[in-house]
Amino acid sequence: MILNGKELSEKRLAIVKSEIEKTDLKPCLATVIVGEDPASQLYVRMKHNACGKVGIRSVGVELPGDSMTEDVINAVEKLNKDPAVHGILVQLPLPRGIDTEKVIESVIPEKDVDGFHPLNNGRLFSGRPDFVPCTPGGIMTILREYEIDPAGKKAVVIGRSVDVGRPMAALLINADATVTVCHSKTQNLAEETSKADILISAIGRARFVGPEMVKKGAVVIDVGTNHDENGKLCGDVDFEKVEPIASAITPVPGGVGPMTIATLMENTLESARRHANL
Ligand SMILES: Nc1nc2c(c(=O)[nH]1)N[C@@H](CN(C=O)c1ccc(C(=O)N[C@@H](CCC(=O)O)C(=O)O)cc1)CN2
Repeated sequence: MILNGKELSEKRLAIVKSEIEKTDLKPCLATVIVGEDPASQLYVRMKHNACGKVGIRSVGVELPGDSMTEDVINAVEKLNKDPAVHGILVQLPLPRGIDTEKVIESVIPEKDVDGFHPLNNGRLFSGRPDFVPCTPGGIMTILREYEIDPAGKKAVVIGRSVDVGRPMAALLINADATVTVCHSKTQNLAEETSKADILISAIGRARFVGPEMVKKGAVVIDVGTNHDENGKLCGDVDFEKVEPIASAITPVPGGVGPMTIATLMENTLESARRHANL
């Protein structure tokens, strides 16, 4: 079965739109982008487009690539103070030289719709999640909507990044899965991944996960957005070879990526609701 993130994201966006139409809410998302990385520009554009589709106002702050950490923090602080702005996100990665952690910590947790602030991280890891990072949050929505219950299953996450691997592991633990996190120092990676009932790859290496790494009947979730040697967009998973042995699998494009954006819209609506005490 193909887990169709594109279709599901459209369904979720339609719900956000109709929820907004039912209220007087005027949700607003602010994005901050530093420099001219084409992928980051594309993702920010996609976020503004999604806002337009669902009726969320969006404002974009663009800073030059040679900005200092303090310049980015100053921009974030202005948005923190603006009562019309409900969600703030700083597009990652930031150019080298900028202290990403300091910037993330400068977003007030109430507007942290990316769920990256240490307070929101701590809440997630203590089993009381608030704003959850959009990619892992979107993956949990895929699992829920396709009635794949992680409880009691063995889940393996490849990658321990702060924005995907770690929060993904925490969400799966909260959903009662038995979770293993693999990374660059993991020994016998294929031995670990082949035990997974749910395998989530977030390492950013084109078609790295082959059929020898996947148990028959596993659910395979591909977070990778890579380009192969011919410049073709592809995931971490060798889709053609793994799809026949998986019970369910997300494609790239059209899997996890669109759900990242849909979850961001949901988080922004939720923030606006709280602001209005709804
Ligand atoms: N502040 C943040 N920065 C980054 C995040 C994030 O959640 N918050 N995640 C990623 C990038 N990202 C969103 O920002 C993102 C990546 C991919 C997609 C997506 O829909 N991809 C499409 C393919 C698009 C293409 O043609 O390249 C797909 O998979 O179908 C959405 C969002 C890092 N930075």
